[in-house]
Amino acid sequence: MPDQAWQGHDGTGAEADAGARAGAGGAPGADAAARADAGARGAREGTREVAVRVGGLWKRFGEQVAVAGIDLALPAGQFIGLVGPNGAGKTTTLSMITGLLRPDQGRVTVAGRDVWRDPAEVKARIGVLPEGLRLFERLSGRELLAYTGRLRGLPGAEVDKRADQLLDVLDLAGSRDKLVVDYSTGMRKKIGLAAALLHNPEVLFLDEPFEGVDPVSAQTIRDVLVRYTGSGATVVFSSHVMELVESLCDWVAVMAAGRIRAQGTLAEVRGDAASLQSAFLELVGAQARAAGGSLDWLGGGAK
Ligand SMILES: Nc1ncnc2c1ncn2[C@@H]1O[C@H](COP(=O)(O)OP(=O)(O)OP(=O)(O)O)[C@@H](O)[C@H]1O
Repeated sequence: MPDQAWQGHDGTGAEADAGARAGAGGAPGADAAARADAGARGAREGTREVAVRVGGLWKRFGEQVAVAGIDLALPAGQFIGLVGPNGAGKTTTLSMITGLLRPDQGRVTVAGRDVWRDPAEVKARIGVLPEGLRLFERLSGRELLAYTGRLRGLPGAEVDKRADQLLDVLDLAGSRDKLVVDYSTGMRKKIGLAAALLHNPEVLFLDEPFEGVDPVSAQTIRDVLVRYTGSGATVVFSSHVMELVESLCDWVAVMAAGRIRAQGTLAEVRGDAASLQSAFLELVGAQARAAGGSLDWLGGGAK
């Protein structure tokens, strides 16, 4: 494996804080509320560095409230999962945190800097793999990284070195000269990840990074991210795949209907539940729908 000494930093810039609070809003049930309280207590007791702080964040699209006044305090140097059902507000939240979508109300700081007052400073310190990633399709993978590196102000020789290492580690070296338009879904995620990592950000935001990615590529991405957080960096990613979040994350925030239902370490959010999946279902108030009654026409070959 090539030398990747550049891919480490000390996570400086994160503000000191007493850690994450339990989520605002909603009444997720007694057990879930107790879990949320436990999370808040645990967080207050320890002193943690906060990589991302969100206060009173709102976003409406017409009548639709996408994000309803959320508070988050995401600890630095951790693998953080933002989980929630479809339409929970995860993408909207990540877009506001990364400076892609202006909030109606509220404040976001990343690495101690205000995202909306100091956007250039924040953008220099973060990497983003957004949903529906748009890439320069007529560049090759290698050219895309060279261009990204120049935009980030990195010296050419350093860009070349990092790009070659990233292409190698992400198993894209054989496709380096292929146009991005001809990349598969998984390859697009990986080249997007490479572009997001190229400038060695303090905090990396990934919206559904494993969606459409085969198990081998998923493992490759995981290895790169685990190595990256191991050096003190922070990863925040959204997902609805609980098993994945459970196996990867140190810290979890559960979102539903625009509100944070719980946040804390994986153990705090899971509580006594058998798995994160069960805790999640309880927190978001989902009921397993009985298959009787409706859909009684489905199956059995009858017309
Ligand atoms: N540009 C937009 N215009 C109107 N409504 C929007 C827009 N973007 C998001 N919404 C609405 O806001 C709510 C939250 O959407 P968001 O995409 O943030 O959810 P999500 O948790 O990322 O969902 P998923 O897991 O399905 O990607 C949804 O009801 C969605 O329809």
